[in-house]
Amino acid sequence: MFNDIQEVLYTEEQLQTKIKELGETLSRDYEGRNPLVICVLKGAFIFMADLVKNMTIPLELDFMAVSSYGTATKSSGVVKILKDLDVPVEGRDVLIVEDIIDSGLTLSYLIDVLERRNANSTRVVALFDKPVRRTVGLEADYRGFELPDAFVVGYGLDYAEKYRNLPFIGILKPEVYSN
Ligand SMILES: O=P(O)(O)OC[C@H]1O[C@H](OP(=O)(O)OP(=O)(O)O)[C@H](O)[C@@H]1O
Ligand code: HPA
Ligand SMILES: [Mg+2]
Repeated sequence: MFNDIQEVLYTEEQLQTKIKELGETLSRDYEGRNPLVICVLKGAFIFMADLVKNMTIPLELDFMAVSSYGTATKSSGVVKILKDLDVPVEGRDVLIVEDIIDSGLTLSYLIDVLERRNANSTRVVALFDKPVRRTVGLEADYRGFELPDAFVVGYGLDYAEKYRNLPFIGILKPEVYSN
């Protein structure tokens, strides 16, 4: 598994330091608002767990599973909801937790769905961002790291469902997916 990584971009320690900072900022910004923190499965599962451990205010969690990449390294353009939320978002201050914003298609779809359900506010925290790949205009309200234009894996992110359990984020060797 480690042999398939071309370059480690951020170590486990660097990720944890940034997530602590994000948790402190979000705790200040959402003080007294009991936010509904939504994990976008599967990619965001590790980030979500580490982030909420660094949030020191009352909050509620829910999970939504969406997928558009499958076994490809480019978005299919079709975002499918595989599991919907358990609770209504009407009137809630919603914080969407994403691992990565790449084309932006997943998030623009999700924000649209949640706003149509009349959330009071909808904001996004994304650990990773690849701004050069964007096909829809959209920015995270809170963001960890900007990434280069390369397919990355680890810390929740997969290629064909593998590598999610790497504790760091790294560039996958192109020969792994090009043959
Ligand atoms: O900005 P985009 O181009 O839409 O890419 C970002 C989305 O793609 C990945 O999900 P994926 O569809 O691979 O599902 P997964 O989280 O189960 O891996 C990732 O976890 C984001 O949710
Ligand atoms: N790696 C894994 N999953 C992804 C990526 C990536 O670079 N971009 C969007 N989903
Ligand atoms: Mg994926």
